[in-house]
Amino acid sequence: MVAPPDNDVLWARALHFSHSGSPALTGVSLGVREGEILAVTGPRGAGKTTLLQCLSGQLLPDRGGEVWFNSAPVHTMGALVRERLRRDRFGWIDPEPVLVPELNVWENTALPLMLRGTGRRPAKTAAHEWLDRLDVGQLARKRPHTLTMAERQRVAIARALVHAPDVVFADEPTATLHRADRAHVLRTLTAAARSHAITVVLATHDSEVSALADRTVSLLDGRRVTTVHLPAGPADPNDPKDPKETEGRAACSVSV
Ligand SMILES: Nc1ncnc2c1ncn2[C@@H]1O[C@H](COP(=O)(O)OP(=O)(O)OP(=O)(O)O)[C@@H](O)[C@H]1O
Repeated sequence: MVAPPDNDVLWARALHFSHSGSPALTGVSLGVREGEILAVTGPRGAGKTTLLQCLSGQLLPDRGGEVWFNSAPVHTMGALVRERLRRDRFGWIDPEPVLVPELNVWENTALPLMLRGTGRRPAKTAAHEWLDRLDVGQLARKRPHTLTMAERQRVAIARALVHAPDVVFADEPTATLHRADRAHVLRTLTAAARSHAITVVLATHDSEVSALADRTVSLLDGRRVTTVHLPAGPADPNDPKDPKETEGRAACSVSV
């Protein structure tokens, strides 16, 4: 086992993973530098979510693949140690915000702090600070079901950042939002991460989203590829806006 370069906060080598025998990652290696915003792009089913799950220690890679976080081998850690690592050092943002319906907005936001033993008062103060930064401070006492999807996603982002994690994994964080909300939410996330030197690994198949990143890694069929952009244009003349078709074209890539 060779330790990763010092300036990579995350480093992965030869990641393979199959879901019930069906391959999702087939030999992906990459490094993530401290403080960078790295976009992981690719069409549906390319392996983006599986890659984020392996990098964050939710899944263990098959066939001897390695994941290192700050020079610690995540792939050899037991389940409890990985759980603690995720709780204390990582944040996670899902495509659809998953909030606890019985808790109000600030309690939802403060959860990562309270889970690791921070007192209610300091946890509440930190939650309020992050909610203000994400422009949803006025909603602190509301229940999740009274919020719009965009508001809920801001709360989920505040929750992912509240404990000042080293790395935030964002899996299609704007997938369920309208275009205007998408840009705003994303700019807020990237600005907040940059101002606090938090590394972000952002899975997306939206080129506008990846434009906000420092660097992009593209996946196709579970492998890293170099993307070749083909001229836009629908193949199906009856459906010029077919999103699947647009996505398919954007995905035409050359394997490296
Ligand atoms: N829990 C699962 N069980 C079985 N197959 C799965 C599971 N999760 C993912 N897969 C399969 O693994 C492959 C990679 O999926 P993954 O979700 O990692 O890709 P993705 O790029 O994130 O796709 P999307 O943009 O649709 O989220 C796909 O073929 C998918 O169908």
